[in-house]
Amino acid sequence: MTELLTAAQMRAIEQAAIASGTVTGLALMERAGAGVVKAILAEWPELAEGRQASTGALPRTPGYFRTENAGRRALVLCGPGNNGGDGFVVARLLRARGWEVRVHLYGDAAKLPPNARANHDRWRGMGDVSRWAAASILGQAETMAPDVIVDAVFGTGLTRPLPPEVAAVMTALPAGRRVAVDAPSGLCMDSGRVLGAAAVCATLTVTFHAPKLGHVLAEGPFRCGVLRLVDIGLGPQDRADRNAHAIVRLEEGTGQLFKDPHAHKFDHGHALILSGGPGRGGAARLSARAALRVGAGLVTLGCPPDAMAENAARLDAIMLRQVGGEGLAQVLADRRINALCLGPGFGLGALQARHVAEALDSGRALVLDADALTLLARDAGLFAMLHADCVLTPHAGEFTRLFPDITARLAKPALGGPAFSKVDAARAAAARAGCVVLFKGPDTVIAAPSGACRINAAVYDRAVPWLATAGSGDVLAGMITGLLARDFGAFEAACTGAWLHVEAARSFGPGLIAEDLPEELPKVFRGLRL
Ligand SMILES: NC(=O)C1=CN([C@@H]2O[C@H](COP(=O)(O)OP(=O)(O)OC[C@H]3O[C@@H](n4cnc5c(N)ncnc54)[C@H](O)[C@@H]3O)[C@@H](O)[C@H]2O)[C@@H](O)CC1
Ligand SMILES: [K+]
Repeated sequence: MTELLTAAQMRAIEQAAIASGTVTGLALMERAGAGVVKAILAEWPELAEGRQASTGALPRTPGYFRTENAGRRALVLCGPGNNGGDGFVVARLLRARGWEVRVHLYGDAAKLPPNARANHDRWRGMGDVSRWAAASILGQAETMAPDVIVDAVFGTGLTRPLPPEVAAVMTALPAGRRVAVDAPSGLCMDSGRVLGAAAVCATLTVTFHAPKLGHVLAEGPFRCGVLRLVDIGLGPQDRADRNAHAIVRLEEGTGQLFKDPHAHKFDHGHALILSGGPGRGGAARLSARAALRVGAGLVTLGCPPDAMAENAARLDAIMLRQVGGEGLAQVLADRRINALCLGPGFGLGALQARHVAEALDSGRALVLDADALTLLARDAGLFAMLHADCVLTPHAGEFTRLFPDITARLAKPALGGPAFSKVDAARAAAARAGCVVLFKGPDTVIAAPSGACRINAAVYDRAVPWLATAGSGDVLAGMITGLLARDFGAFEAACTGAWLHVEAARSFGPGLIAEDLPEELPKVFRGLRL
């Protein structure tokens, strides 16, 4: 499972590898720069065309290779840290391929960290380094018409907004192939948020060893363009000494979806989905259908007496029970009902609040979505009843209602790194609620009170914009409820449900409506060879 690293974790891994003597910082930088060049040529194979120049001491006459090569040109923008060091490696390796390369440095060469300085000096044996001047860089970007512009200004070490003279360049780069080394400069790699107001919009971002949180959260995917990962030989980590809950993973895979071929339907649990009144049952029916398709043995829809006829006409495999003013006690007397879902199309009245209280009081595994989240936000007493087997599934608006102070921290302009992130927000919410919180979005974050955290990233190749459709959240709530009925723990149910939800959408493709999602699950399961 892919681990997502913070900038500090990446630094620690690098330092541990160097301290162990298995690799030098200079070797890592060389591999990083070489990886960037390889990724550029893989992304745009047409750039590989042209005559190869020999390596070694090359004349420093600008434009020397202009007539020698296929006319490939790169503008490399380097910064004051090791990201800039990677940039000097890229410049050298492109030049060695016969490219014309122009390099600009933001900062003072004498103050570069040692490895970056060493690569600066090696590059100086091949070409010039111009001092940073916004007008001349932008002018050169126009007149030179580079095939590639390399952003090696700031990487994981960015701690504050881009200086104005850097922002002036990075936000005005011409369209074309803009390659970010490790990170688009201006982006906080712990949060995916832009520090201040300016960051590069790259077409290709090449990162090293493992993706960072900022590559998948918030604005990260939109700023990175295509994301490529380069192995720089740091190897698998020994994480024994690290707090497992500090690690954020990308959600991927099947969890415990397999079913025992000898099992009975009652072995797969019984989910109860509560519905709203007449004419409002569609949302709960979607949830119920998803719970059944994801493999709950039995699913019952509970609805008010006046909605019985409507639901009876619409349901077959899903059972129907009347749940009215008499409360939930009678239904829950059936101990086989082991997972509940309240919220989709539910209603916001006193009776619904009472049903939420009864459901919480029953101690059953529980998904609270939509209207149930609004009821929780209105009533501190209800909120206080949340327990470890609950899953809250708020979208951004519901999250704000439930945790206004946490949203306020997230909404505050990010001026310093590491900026408060959606991961921080979901973790804080889960700790306060004492249950699992699934904070929706293209970067869905699932957090448990323990600090355990995963991101279900529907970005890059996994983007599913057509999932933003009415009723899709009701289906997600139902999938999670069905998995709870199948005895998944709350955290695993939320993670696996979120993953399947995106997989179903990807499998169906454009044109998807919420009804299609549960019906697509069998195909997803077949693909998983369940
Ligand atoms: N960690 C690793 O294992 C590796 C890191 N490498 C590269 O090293 C980079 C990290 O290097 P650094 O930690 O030196 O960080 P950066 O090169 O990203 O930037 C750090 C420098 O910029 C300054 N700075 C930060 N924000 C600033 C701002 N807004 N305005 C002006 N100055 C600012 C800092 O004081 C520091 O001097 C990575 O992104 C990657 O490109 C690679 O060489 C490969 C290996
Ligand atoms: K960069």
